[in-house]
Amino acid sequence: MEQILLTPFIPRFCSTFSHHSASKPTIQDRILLFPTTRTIMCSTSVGGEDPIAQWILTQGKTSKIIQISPVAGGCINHAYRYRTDSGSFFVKKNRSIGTAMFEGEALGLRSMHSTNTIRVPQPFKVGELPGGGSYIIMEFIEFGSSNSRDGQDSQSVLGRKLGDMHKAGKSEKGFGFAVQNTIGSTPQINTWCSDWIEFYAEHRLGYQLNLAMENFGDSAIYEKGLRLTKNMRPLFEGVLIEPCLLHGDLWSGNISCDENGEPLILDPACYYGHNEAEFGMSWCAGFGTSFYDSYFQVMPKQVGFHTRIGVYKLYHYLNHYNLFGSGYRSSAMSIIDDYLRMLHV
Ligand SMILES: Nc1ncnc2c1ncn2[C@@H]1O[C@H](COP(=O)(O)OP(=O)(O)OP(=O)(O)O)[C@@H](O)[C@H]1O
Repeated sequence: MEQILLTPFIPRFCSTFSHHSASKPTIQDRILLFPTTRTIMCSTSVGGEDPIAQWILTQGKTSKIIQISPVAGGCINHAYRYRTDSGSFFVKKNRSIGTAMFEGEALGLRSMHSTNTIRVPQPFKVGELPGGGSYIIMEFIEFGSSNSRDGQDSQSVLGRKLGDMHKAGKSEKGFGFAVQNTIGSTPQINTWCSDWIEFYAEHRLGYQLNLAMENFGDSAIYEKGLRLTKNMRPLFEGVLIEPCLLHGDLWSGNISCDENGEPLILDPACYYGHNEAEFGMSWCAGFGTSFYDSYFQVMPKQVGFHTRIGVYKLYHYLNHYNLFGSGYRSSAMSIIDDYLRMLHV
């Protein structure tokens, strides 16, 4: 019979443990708890209905879950570390939405992973939670410090590896992605399109402008923004635009280092797009000169890069406006106004 280790401080939602079967060990029997003030328990229920524990203990090639503890940092989902007798798994759960969001994340992670360039967590499983909601199980990565990389400039390594990913991640279907996903919690439409400017105008800026109209009745930003989308083609003249795999939400909260100091990117909103669109969140990323120098050695800088960057930031400013409110409106509006003046429209 499997031994169950319980300390006197059993969290109330773990009371099902005292009813375990004396004969055949259940999934719960194989979860050992070491409660600390930081340890919490997942929603295991009698009868082995916790699909996360079930997957870990069957497909995950482990025999015991030792501890489940929350991981701080995200806003949208609840994140956990599942420690087992053969390593850890990283799990995110969302009680209120179906599997589509995590399926989008998993496909993004898988696509980036398959470029064999920059490190990303490997996704293992997406599924539904009993009682509603969804979860994703992925590789747990122990974070480290960029100093552990033998003095090499971590920004420079990040820039090169990101460039490598953009170069390797090609699309035969044009601009878009195989599934719709989310940017923050806003839907991101990825319907394939052969023309980048059309794609970006409709599915990125246009979508956010419509939302601003719906959310705030903001006809000023809506009308001026649409004027920009209809007239922005000159900004791209003479530029070679090939679809390449983008992380899609590259800011400092989604960039880290593993134990060896290797750069790591997380929590993507992937699609195939113009590589320069990757820098739309650069106002929150802290990329320095060595980052850009290395990146441009792999993906050469094209004429007008600095003139176009505002168009790419605009998408994310509009998304922040839609998600977090009026604090971001003036940044979005001033980008639009600057372009309308520059383009004389
Ligand atoms: N594979 C992983 N291994 C270990 N820790 C991770 C892993 N992925 C993410 N983390 C950590 O968990 C935290 C939460 O994850 P994440 O940011 O993906 O959550 P989220 O709620 O989906 O995100 P957000 O609200 O930022 O969109 C991150 O800040 C990071 O510190």
